[in-house]
Amino acid sequence: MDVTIAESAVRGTAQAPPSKSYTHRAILAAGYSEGATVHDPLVSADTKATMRAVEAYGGIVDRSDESELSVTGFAGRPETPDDVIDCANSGTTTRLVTATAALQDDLTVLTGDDSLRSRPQGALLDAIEQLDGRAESTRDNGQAPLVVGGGVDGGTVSIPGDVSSQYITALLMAGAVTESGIDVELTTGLKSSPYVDITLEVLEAFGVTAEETDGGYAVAGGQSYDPDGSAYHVPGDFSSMSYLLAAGALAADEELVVTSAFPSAQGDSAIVDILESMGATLDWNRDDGEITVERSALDGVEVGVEDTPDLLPTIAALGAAADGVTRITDAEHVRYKETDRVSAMAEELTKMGAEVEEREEELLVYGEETDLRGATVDGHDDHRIIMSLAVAGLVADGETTITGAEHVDVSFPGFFDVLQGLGAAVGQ
Ligand SMILES: O=C(O)C1=C[C@@H](OP(=O)(O)O)[C@@H](O)[C@H](O)C1
Ligand SMILES: C=C(OP(=O)(O)O)C(=O)O
Repeated sequence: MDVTIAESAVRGTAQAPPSKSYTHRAILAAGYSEGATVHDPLVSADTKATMRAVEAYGGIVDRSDESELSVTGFAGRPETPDDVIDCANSGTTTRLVTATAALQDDLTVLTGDDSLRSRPQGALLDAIEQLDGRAESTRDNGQAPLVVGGGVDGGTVSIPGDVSSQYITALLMAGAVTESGIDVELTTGLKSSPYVDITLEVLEAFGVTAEETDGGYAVAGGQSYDPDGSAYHVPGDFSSMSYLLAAGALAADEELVVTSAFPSAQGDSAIVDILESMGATLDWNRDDGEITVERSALDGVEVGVEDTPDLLPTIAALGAAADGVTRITDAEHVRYKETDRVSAMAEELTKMGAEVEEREEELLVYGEETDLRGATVDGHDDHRIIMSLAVAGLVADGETTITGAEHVDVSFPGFFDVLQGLGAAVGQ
């Protein structure tokens, strides 16, 4: 599906969608439990993949009320799936469920779409083998399809932390229901570490204890998932908010207010500081969960995305509309996402007239050399690329056409309706 965006102003109030990361974890944690209700979940293409996985292991996810998923769990003992598990486009599902599969004596086959089958899983497979499980890539290239099983009952693993923090999350979530628990020793520094903080927060809410250690993380075995009060509430998603806030900072003709913005462990709430350091007029009322932003003249910024890889496309789009240089550093792991987002943003912003320089670990956007103009751009079948290009389209001269725009359903179903509701000239 192509979507067009013409240069236009935005204003008004938009509610942030629920957090994808918290929803994945809450659904799987509910699966590991006897049962739990997940309130305000994100129901999107990616989180549906996690629901399918919980059902494949013998859980039931009642979706009749999308504001409240009632999950009957498999109580720490996953059944043998009847079929392969289709993780679609979701890296989180693939990684987290790979560790669930390792608990089973029998084998699970996990696969997904073209993008998913090109993403790195090797270090997680290796970790499962260190735990005497069976974990193979059918093509022997460290990528899905994966075949995983072997009845892992705990132990110690060494694993790099610079490819994906989701490996750590996966091992901690599964480790709690093993016999002896799992000690994770990191062989490199950890990238995307706030996502492990999210995991620890959700585990705690489900009555599971895991902790950071000197060299990594550890979870004791023999624990039961048991949510406090049998219900879990998902907070708003700051990665999704980043597009709305960026739209406001670039194109609001009156205030733009984003609601459901309560503080949580999400590293991507850094978008607030990043916008402020670019010169945006912004106010975050943490008690009311409201962020108000006004159109502001933005300056370039230097920002490391070690902890916040999903913000790179948003920052790049902001940089293209700002004055001066925007330098996004520590970005190597951003190349392992749904697409290589460093390259994808460089390629597509260039089509819109931006001066961009791609380095191995960095993306530089020369705002002062840039005159954004509408163009036909490729969304790379990647939700974050699509939403960031839409934001750039609001301030580009003329009309921007984004191809494959339906993929926003991975994390922000209805994104273009929300943008249109704020006054943007969107053609769907
Ligand atoms: O655990 C999670 O929910 C996520 C972790 C991050 O991935 P990496 O840890 O692979 O960087 C992030 O990019 C992804 O969107 C969601
Ligand atoms: C990288 C992302 O998610 P995942 O790893 O779950 O595919 C994302 O949402 O940007």
